[in-house]
Amino acid sequence: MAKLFRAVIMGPPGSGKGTISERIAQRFGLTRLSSGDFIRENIAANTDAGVLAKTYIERGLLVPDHVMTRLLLPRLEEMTRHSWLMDGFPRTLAQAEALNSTCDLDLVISLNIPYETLKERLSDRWIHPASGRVYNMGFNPPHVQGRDDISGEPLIQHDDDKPEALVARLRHYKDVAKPIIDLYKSKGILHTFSGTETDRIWPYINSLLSTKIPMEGTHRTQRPCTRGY
Ligand SMILES: Nc1nc2c(ncn2[C@@H]2O[C@H](COP(=O)(O)OP(=O)(O)OP(=O)(O)O)[C@@H](O)[C@H]2O)c(=O)[nH]1
Ligand SMILES: Nc1ccn([C@@H]2O[C@H](COP(=O)(O)O)[C@@H](O)[C@H]2O)c(=O)n1
Repeated sequence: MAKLFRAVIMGPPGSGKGTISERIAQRFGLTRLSSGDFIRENIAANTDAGVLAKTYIERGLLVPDHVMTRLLLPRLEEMTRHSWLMDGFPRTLAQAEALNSTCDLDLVISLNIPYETLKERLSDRWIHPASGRVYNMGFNPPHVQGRDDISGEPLIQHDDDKPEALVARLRHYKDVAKPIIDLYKSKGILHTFSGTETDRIWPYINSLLSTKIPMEGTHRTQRPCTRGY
């Protein structure tokens, strides 16, 4: 069985996690796991967890750790034979510790993007709510302004993408992310990338992953994700 590879991508709001994780998934054939997409699926399916999560998201709050953990870790159990990249989880130290008790991570990508760049990107971000597909008027505009390329449905902007909301979101991210970054740094698996343009950061991420993600045929035992919570 080919060696499995599991990674997490972290960064402040608007840093390009979704954009870069899509590129990684396509380039390396990893399964992209988006905690946000998974929450949206549960909200659309009106599950208990989805209904509960929605009450927090509507207020611009992080979904509580126990709800996120209950949502995601059983999903990871289904992925024991797959290599994956997780976007959006963990977002707190408790989530990182729950993940750590369940899966061995091979690598963590941390994006370090300046505040002004985040502000500019988020002010130009448009989202198709049902799918989570993301556009940017300056970077990757939709074919038809205001419309999702696939469904043709209207695009929206999140209230918390507005500049006045970003300062608080960024401060909160820095507070909750620091212990997670310290944890992964102490484990020797953290790789930080700084810059203002995804297209300039991408070659470095691509180069790193090309050395870390095994080619088909190499073998290593891998502790599968188990119900450690
Ligand atoms: N101008 C510009 N926009 C970019 C670049 N990279 C990504 N974007 C856009 O910036 C916005 C944020 O990118 P995302 O990939 O959604 O960032 P994220 O880290 O997943 O954001 P959150 O979901 O808020 O955590 C989107 O509209 C992207 O299309 C870039 O290099 N330049
Ligand atoms: N660990 C997490 C992940 C996500 N959320 C909430 O979901 C929203 C959408 O997530 P995206 O990754 O698609 O931005 C996010 O804004 C949070 O409200 C969370 O609480 N905890």
